[in-house]
Amino acid sequence: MKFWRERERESKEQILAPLCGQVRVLIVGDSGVGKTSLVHLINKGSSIHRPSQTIGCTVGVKHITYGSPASSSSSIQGDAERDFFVELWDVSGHERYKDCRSLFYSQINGVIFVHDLSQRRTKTSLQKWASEVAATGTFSAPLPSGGPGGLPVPYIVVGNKADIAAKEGTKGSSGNLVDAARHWVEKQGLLSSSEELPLFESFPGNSGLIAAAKETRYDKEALNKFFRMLIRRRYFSDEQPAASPWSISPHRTSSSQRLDDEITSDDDQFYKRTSFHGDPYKYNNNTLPPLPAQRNLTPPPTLFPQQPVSTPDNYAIPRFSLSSETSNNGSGRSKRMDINV
Ligand SMILES: Nc1nc2c(ncn2[C@@H]2O[C@H](COP(=O)(O)OP(=O)(O)OP(=O)(O)O)[C@@H](O)[C@H]2O)c(=O)[nH]1
Repeated sequence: MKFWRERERESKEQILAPLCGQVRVLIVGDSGVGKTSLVHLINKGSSIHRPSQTIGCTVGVKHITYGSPASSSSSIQGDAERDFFVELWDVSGHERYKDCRSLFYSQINGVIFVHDLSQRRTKTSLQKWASEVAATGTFSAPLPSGGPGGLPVPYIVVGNKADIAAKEGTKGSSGNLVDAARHWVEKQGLLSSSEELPLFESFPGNSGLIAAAKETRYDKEALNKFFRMLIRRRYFSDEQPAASPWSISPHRTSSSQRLDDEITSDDDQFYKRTSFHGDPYKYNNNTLPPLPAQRNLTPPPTLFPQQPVSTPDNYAIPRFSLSSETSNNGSGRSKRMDINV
C-alpha cells in the first residue's frame, strides 16, 4: 500500500514538475527612439532616467506565467500555469553597429519595432529595419509567409514620444522641413505607402513612455497579449494560420485610438490586426519583396523540456487546455493577465 502511495506521489510530482520556456523578442528602431526606455518600462514598470546609449545589444528578461488556470474541471493541476521567459533583445540603433548587429538576429520569435512620433523619418526607416532583420536573421516558429520586408514572425509597432509630438503639434511629423515635405507628399498620395510599416501611432496611449510610466498608464495588456501569442505559437500550437495573414487588407487607425481598441479577445486576431493595421500598407504578394526561404531551425534551448517526459496517455496537453479557453467565448481571454510589467 505504501509502495502504491509512493508511486502515486511520484507520478503527481512528475505531472506538476515545473515547465519552462522562452521566447526571444527583438527590439529594433533608429537610435534614440526609446527602445531601452521601453524595455525598462516593460520590466520594471517605471521610466528610466537618461538611459545610456546601448552598446551593441542588451538583453532584458521578463517573466510571464502562462496557462489556463480555470480552463476546465478535467484539466490537471500541472497544466494550469507555466513559467516563461521573454527575452527582450534591445539592439542599438546606432549606425556604428550596422555591420555587426545581425549577430543578434538569432532565433527570433517576434519583433517590436519602435519609432519616434516626433521624428517621422524614424517611422519610415522601420521598413529598412524589417528588411534587414528578415534578410539576416534566423527565426523560431516562422510563419508560412513573410510580412514587411519578408519578416516571417509576428511583430508589433510602438510609436513613442507622443508627448513631444503632441506638444509641438506635430504628431506624425517632426516639424522639420524634410518631414513637412514628406508629409505633404504623402498627403498628395505621391509617396508609395508601401515604404512604411503599418503602425499604431498611439502606443502607449496619447503620451510617451516616460509619461506613461509615471502614470503607470501604458498598454500592458497589448504587450502581454503579444508575448503570450508568441509563447502560444512556439509552445502550444503546431498550427499555422491557414491563409496568409499578410494579405489581410489593413485600414487606417485614428491616431488617438488606443491599441486596446484594436484588440479582440482572440490572440490570433490581435496578432493579425496589430501587425497589419495602420497606414495603407498593401499586404499582397505584388508589393512585397520575394519571400525568403522558410527557416525551420531548431528552437532555442529551454531550461526544461516543453512537455513532461512521462505523461499519462490521457494527459491533456496544453494545446487542448488553451483551445478550450479559446472556445470560452473570449471571456477568460479578454481578462487582464496578472503579470508585472
Ligand atoms: N520625451 C520623451 N523622451 C523619451 C521617451 N522615451 C524615451 N525618451 C528619451 O529618449 C532618449 C533615447 O532613449 P533610449 O531609450 O536610450 O533610446 P534607444 O532607442 O534605446 O537608443 P539607442 O540605444 O541609441 O538605440 C532618452 O533621453 C530617453 O529619456 C518618451 O516617451 N518621451
